[in-house]
Amino acid sequence: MSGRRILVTGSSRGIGLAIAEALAQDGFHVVVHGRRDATQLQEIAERLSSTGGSASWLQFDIADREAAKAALENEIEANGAFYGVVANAGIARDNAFPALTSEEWDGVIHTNLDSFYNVIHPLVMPMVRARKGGRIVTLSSVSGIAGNRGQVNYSAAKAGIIGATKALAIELASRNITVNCVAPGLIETDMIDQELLDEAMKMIPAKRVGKPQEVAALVRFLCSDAAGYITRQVISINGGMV
Ligand SMILES: NC(=O)c1ccc[n+]([C@@H]2O[C@H](COP(=O)([O-])OP(=O)(O)OC[C@H]3O[C@@H](n4cnc5c(N)ncnc54)[C@H](O)[C@@H]3O)[C@@H](O)[C@H]2O)c1
Ligand SMILES: CC(C)C1=CC=C(C(=O)O)[C@@H](O)[C@H]1O
Repeated sequence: MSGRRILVTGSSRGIGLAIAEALAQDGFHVVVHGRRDATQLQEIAERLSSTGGSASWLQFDIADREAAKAALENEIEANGAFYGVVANAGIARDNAFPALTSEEWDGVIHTNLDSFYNVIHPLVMPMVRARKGGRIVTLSSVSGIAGNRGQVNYSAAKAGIIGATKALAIELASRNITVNCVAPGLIETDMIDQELLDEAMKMIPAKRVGKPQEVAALVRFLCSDAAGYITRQVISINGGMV
């Protein structure tokens, strides 16, 4: 397997899938990733490969530290260091804070914040040792920047991602590995339901939700050679919300 390999976590659907499609068009070998449906991941990788790109797939739960470490170390042993990772996978479990259960708190923190360590830590030293530079892009949210009603767990995790991204960017800057965070507002995916859409529309100056492809275009740029001097940044894409 040759060329630059980029892992896109949570690329079975939504924003992650759009990112995987865009990076494959740019000539990266994309490692498609998800938690459950191996057949679906294989189909996506085959589709990307048969439409001029190059792709393979990996399956593991990003909240499971040991599973992530084992899967990523095996992949690196077989195919070498990654050039980059887009840490996209995430979940929301919304509830007003007084009603928020410990499962809703833990689930969101483990999946959205602990996964920063679980996924990125096994990748970093092989990237450094490869001495080829690299790209790390994380996904936060307008909720991580401004906070959002009913999302105390989600806002906490997404704010944590911003701090972790900025700190890691400082550590890796001299290695030509850029580390940036993309913070979308409301994007039209399976994560969003109609009730949320109606309520949210009042807060969006652009008066529309974003498209996964619009987020993918930003990530694609951050992964390109042209973005080599952009690091430690949080870039919002939210129709003017904050
Ligand atoms: N949709 C939005 O409005 C919006 C806004 C801001 C930020 N985001 C963030 O963007 C990212 C993608 O969101 P989306 O709307 O495309 O979500 P989505 O629900 O459509 O897709 C999420 C993906 O993550 C994967 N995933 C979830 N939990 C996982 C786990 N434990 N292990 C492995 N894979 C797991 C799913 O399989 C899926 O592929 C998330 O981090 C989300 O928080 C989304
Ligand atoms: C502020 C509100 C419209 C909103 C922003 C971001 C989200 C996300 O998934 O990151 C949504 O859940 C939504 O609450």
